[in-house]
Amino acid sequence: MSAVKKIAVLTSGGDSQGMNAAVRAVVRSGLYFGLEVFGIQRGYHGLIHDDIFPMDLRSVGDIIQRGGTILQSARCMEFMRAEGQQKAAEILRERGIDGLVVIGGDGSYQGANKLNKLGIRTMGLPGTIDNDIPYTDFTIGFDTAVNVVVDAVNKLRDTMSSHERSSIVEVMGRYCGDIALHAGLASGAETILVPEVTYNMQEVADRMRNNFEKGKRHSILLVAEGVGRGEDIGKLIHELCPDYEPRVTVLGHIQRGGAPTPFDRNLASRLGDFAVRKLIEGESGKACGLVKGELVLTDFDIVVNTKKEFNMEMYELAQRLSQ
Ligand SMILES: Nc1ncnc2c1ncn2[C@@H]1O[C@H](COP(=O)(O)OP(=O)(O)O)[C@@H](O)[C@H]1O
Ligand SMILES: O=P(O)(O)OC[C@H]1O[C@](O)(COP(=O)(O)O)[C@@H](O)[C@@H]1O
Ligand SMILES: [Mg+2]
Repeated sequence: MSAVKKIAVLTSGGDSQGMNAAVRAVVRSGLYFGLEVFGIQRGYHGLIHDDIFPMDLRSVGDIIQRGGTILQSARCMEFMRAEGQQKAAEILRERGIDGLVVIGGDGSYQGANKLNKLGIRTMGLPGTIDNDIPYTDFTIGFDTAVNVVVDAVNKLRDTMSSHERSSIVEVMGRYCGDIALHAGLASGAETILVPEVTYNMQEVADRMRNNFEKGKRHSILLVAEGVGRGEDIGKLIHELCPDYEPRVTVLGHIQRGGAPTPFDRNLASRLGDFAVRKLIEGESGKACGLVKGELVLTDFDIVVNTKKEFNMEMYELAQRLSQ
């Protein structure tokens, strides 16, 4: 006997590659297990404005390979307030929707937790490129974003080497340094600046310049946006070493686009199906994650009050290997 009969799915916050694969998994698994499944357009904004429609098997065809989200996404200020959250819960009740899957990042989880406390059975899937959600090793979209960064750094290396220049590459991640860390190790960046690790600007500048004295033909510095703007870091380095002028590239929203990698598609598919099965079993108020290869559920209350641990071992390895 299923604890839910009608479920809905929405995507919220910054979109991420693989959100479509997650929507597909929720819809197809829900229908497979005999539930009615609804899509909510534009995240919490669409929920508050009753922009809700039934989804069938074909409505999620041809999307597993696409970036973005067919449900579209939004950052909704109205939902930040208690009245907005109550309105959302009432709309779901009026429609007889007894289960909700929220695909989004840490902010979306805060909202999902509030809906859950208003009596709506809610599950969260980690959809964000930032990888800033604890109790899952990876978020949906992170792997694709890292691939985008590595591809860009490969291209920058070509031209930087020809001119014996150095490059500063600013990447996303909000307050989390994971995109910079993983892309930095994978692309052999000489310096990685992340908000989780303090640094001395003079040492950074010396390290960048010394790379050329050591015989390198280029030098790459990856800076997570949580540290500051690449442009400002570039100016500071130039002030400290006037004979030296790095070029700055801001990758921006390119990191959120493109076809999701197989890793992100499979992560999204597994988590989407898991969320549906757990709703059917009567679970609620939980975030779905993948930890050491195992699917896990963790209370929203714990997830939203925990900061994701930074992988210092990996950071030190990147430093050792980029000498
Ligand atoms: N503390 C909160 N309480 C209720 N809803 C929230 C809260 N924080 C964020 N939200 C909702 O979730 C949406 C997405 O959050 P945001 O932080 O922008 O993106 P993400 O979920 O990707 O981290 C917000 O626009 C808002 O509607
Ligand atoms: O798309 P916007 O509104 O410009 O926001 C940019 C922010 O969104 C992100 O790309 C994704 O963040 P969220 O998943 O928390 O929404 C961040 O890395 C970045 O800081
Ligand atoms: Mg976020």
